Amino acid sequence: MHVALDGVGHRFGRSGDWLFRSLTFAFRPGEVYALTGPSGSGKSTLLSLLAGRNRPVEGAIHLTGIDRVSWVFQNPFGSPRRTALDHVALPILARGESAPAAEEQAHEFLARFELESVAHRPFGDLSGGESQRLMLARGLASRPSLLLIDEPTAQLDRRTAERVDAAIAAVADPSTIVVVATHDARTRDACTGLLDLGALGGSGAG
Ligand SMILES: Nc1ncnc2c1ncn2[C@@H]1O[C@H](COP(=O)(O)OP(=O)(O)OP(=O)(O)O)[C@@H](O)[C@H]1O
Repeated sequence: MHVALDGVGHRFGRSGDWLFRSLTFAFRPGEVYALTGPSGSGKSTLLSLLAGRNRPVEGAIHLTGIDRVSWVFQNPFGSPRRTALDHVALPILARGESAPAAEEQAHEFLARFELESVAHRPFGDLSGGESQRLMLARGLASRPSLLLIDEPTAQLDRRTAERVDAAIAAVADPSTIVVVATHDARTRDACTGLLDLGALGGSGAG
């Protein structure tokens, strides 16, 4: 299973500026890649291309063995009265697991993100950092082969962001390719791989 960028270039409109060109890179499972670059360099656009929402203007994106893509948005969202446990158990139920199995696995995901103590708390009562960590747990609970995370610490204060950065390491999974778009140097440092759109001409193989 892998995701490869092969000479990828993108711009909006026929006369728009190129956001990036000749981007060649290989993403592998088990790694957590930081996707960095200045504001406007095309991080969110590249996530959309990886998710298949748009096609690149130049080059190709090869998704080999990718059967499920999950996306964690910048702003946590959920059902205010449903518990943290419900939010993680639902995607597991949707995969066809029984209710007891879904609950057991959901507890494991919550523990992985240090959320066991709030398992039965409604989503609406969680702190910003807890909500964002819950989004990471939920993103992983659907067992995606490709997990795309957009600016997970953008809305958080420094201290809360540090706990989310610590959780980034917990997202690593042998059967998942994880890509995290981020401005934040600490989030970048929590990742195991790097694709920097700010570097001239993109980057090499990962
Ligand atoms: N659908 C679109 N049509 C036209 N231009 C777009 C579209 N989507 C994004 N852009 C432009 O493409 C550029 C890159 O946007 P993108 O959101 O990918 O950058 P980014 O690196 O994620 O930025 P930030 O760090 O500020 O979130 C921006 O100038 C943006 O305005």
